[in-house]
Amino acid sequence: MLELKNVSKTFNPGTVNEKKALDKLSLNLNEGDFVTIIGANGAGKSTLFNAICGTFYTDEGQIILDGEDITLQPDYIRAKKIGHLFQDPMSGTAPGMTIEENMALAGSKGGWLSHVSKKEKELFREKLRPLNMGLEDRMHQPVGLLSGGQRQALTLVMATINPPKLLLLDEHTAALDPGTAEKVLNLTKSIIAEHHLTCMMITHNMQSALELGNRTFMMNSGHIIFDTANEERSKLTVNDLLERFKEGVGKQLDNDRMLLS
Ligand SMILES: Nc1ncnc2c1ncn2[C@@H]1O[C@H](COP(=O)(O)OP(=O)(O)OP(=O)(O)O)[C@@H](O)[C@H]1O
Repeated sequence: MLELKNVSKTFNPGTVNEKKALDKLSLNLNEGDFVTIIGANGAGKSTLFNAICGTFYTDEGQIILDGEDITLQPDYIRAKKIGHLFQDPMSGTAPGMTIEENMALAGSKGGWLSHVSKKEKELFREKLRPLNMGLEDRMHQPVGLLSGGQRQALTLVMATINPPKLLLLDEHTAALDPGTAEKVLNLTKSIIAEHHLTCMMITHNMQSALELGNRTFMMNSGHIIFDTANEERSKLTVNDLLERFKEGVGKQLDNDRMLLS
């Protein structure tokens, strides 16, 4: 479903702030893979997602999504095929627009917002009902009035109204309180399972990295240094992951949030 071949990205080349964030990174995802991604601070995890979404063009390499070379495609074209959620619950929705308008925007295939049909309105309500947050009864309220957890749940529903070929989750529950984070994570799991989505999720929680999905990537210095799946992965513990990092990199993992969680 997704293939990256020798993808590299250097920020601020030729300056004192030069930073090689992706270094000839290659990966291959099968359709329906749900990959969790862990790694050191500054390993290039968010940069990998930004490269796939087209936030910037990569310096070299190729990105192929569902058989189509998207390496030079602009981000707004890729956005129709790739859902991207961030840590900040405020970033995925427009606060001044109502829930219905936000959903219409997410669900629109180039049509006009003013033409939200009765059928679409009912569909939006149906999508919100399973959240058990009462959002289906607040369709005409501005999204800015919702809590962070409600907004992140709405963002997730919006990102999957038209199921994307690829869903990228960049620590999307990290800014929520533990109870809300669990709710949004459960919602994530059920949406992924319902639509058989191919998904990559960055997390700082190593235990959930091993429990969620079917595959885990460990990143360091712009590379994937460990790729484990299925039976092999099911036998791993958090300590095995730490050991693996030390073996591969020659030093302890230095991600404070990861080690504290
Ligand atoms: N737009 C940018 N301009 C300059 N440098 C950047 C930019 N984005 C990322 N970097 C640098 O590239 C490196 C990789 O950053 P990235 O955010 O991808 O790491 P990460 O693995 O997501 O880290 P963390 O777990 O700390 O969020 C870091 O050194 C970062 O400072």
